Order: sequence, then C-alpha cells, then structure tokens
Amino acid sequence: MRVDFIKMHGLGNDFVVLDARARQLPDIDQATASAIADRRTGIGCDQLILLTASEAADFRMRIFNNDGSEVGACGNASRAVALLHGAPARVETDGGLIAVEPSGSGASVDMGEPRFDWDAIPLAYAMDTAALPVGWDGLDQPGAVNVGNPHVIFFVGDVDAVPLDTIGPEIENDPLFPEKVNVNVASVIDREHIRLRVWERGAGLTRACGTGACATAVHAMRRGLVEREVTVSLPGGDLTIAWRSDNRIVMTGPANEAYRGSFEWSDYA
Ligand SMILES: N[C@H](CCC[C@H](N)C(=O)O)C(=O)O
Repeated sequence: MRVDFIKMHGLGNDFVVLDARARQLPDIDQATASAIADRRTGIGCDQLILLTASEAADFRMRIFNNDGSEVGACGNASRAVALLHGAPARVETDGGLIAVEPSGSGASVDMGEPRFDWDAIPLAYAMDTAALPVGWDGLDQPGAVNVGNPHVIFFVGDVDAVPLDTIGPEIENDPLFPEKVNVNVASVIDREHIRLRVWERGAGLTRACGTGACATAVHAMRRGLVEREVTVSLPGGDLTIAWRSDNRIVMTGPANEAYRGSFEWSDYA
C-alpha cells in the first residue's frame, strides 16, 4: 500500500504528517511509528503525526514520538497542522481539545488550560508543583506543569551551560515521573523574554518544543517572573506565549511545509 506524507516543521522541530481523514490507513503501533521516524533507516522526524476523523472535533491529531511512544500534545505540530488544514479548526488530541488557526506563515493555537496538580502532571507522590523539593546535578527546585503532556522546568543562569544531553534522559526516566517527562531548562532574560532548551520525552534534544515553551512560560508567570505574554526563544527560533485571563494558553509562531513524498507501508509495518 503506497502512503502519501507531508514533511513539516515548526522552528526545526520536524514531523512526518499522514493525513488519513479522507483515506483510511492501517493502525499505527509503536514499532511502525518508530520505524517511520527513524532518521537512519526511515523517513526521519521528531514526531509522526496522524490526522483522522473525529466525533468530538473537526478532526483528531495523534502524536507519536521518535521512539514510537504515543503522547497527548505537540505544540509545534499543532501549528503545522493548522497551516496544512488552511482554516480555523477544533482538534481532538489525547491531551484534550485544542483550537488551531492559521495566520500568515504560521499559526496560533489555543492549547487549553494548564494543570498543576501533582497527580495531573503526573508525579509519583504529592508535591508542590510550583517548587518541587528535588534536584539533579545542580538543577534544583523545578516547577512541573501539564499542558496536555508532562513538563518539568528548571530556571538556570545559562541554558547553554547545562549538559542537557546527559542530564535530560536521567530526569526524563526518573521514577518521580510515572509517565516520564519533558525536561526544560530556561533563563529569564527580562519580564517579556525567556530563553529555553528542551530535552523531549521520547525524542531527545529538539530545535524547539511548543508545549515546553507553553509550560515554561506559564511556570514563570506563576512565579511572578514574567508578564502574561512573553517571547520564548528556542534554538530554532521564537514563539509568543500568552496565558489569558480565561486561563487558556495561546501559542503563536511559524510553521513550514518542507516537502511531500510517499512510501510503501510494508517497508515500515
Ligand atoms: N515529546 C513530547 C511530544 C512532542 C512535544 C513537542 N515536539 C512540542 O512541540 O510540543 C512528549 O512526549 O510529551
């Protein structure tokens, strides 16, 4: 079976998008998703995105990390899908209902409301998620926020000085996080600007992480460090994050289509 795909990215966080809204595809399991995402032997991407019909929204977006794990949210892919869809849409994800709107060469996404309760992150036991009493190799007192997926956020003096490639997987897989976690290291530049690097659960170091930008901005706002609308600068570029008075998070930024192609399903399934 020949399958079409669209290669897209948001600030360099890249995706293989399969649009199964009009044409049924075989179900995707962890092995197939990681085979397609593999950068050496597959097409290669940080996340595989599958669009399908939905009873609850205009369509459904399923998200598979590079390791094949299926997760609840992907901010950068939400903007890419908005660009692809070409009109405002409500989108069902495993992490909740989001609303996407293409704008210029990118999109705005209403990511829904943040969750702060320890068991909504989730954590293995009750803790104050505004300042967890834990630390790893000089990174301590992080915050934790769920924005459809789990994030832990550390404020540091210099994000480039953190050996995220080694400490990231250690924290990602710590038993404190029963569903693992995305690891964010951030520096507050001023009240309207944050610098951020992310070790992503199931994908590793990425050029950008949209949900990481949302979680980090909201945590910084919660601590009173920044205004309710900030620019978050990631290695791949900038996002604007607003935490509105209705408690919903709105992320705005670029999205790009790189190329289109097709593959033989049996090569990866
Ligand atoms: N690695 C994330 C999913 C992708 C998030 C990221 N690519 C984004 O733009 O939000 C997780 O396991 O929850």
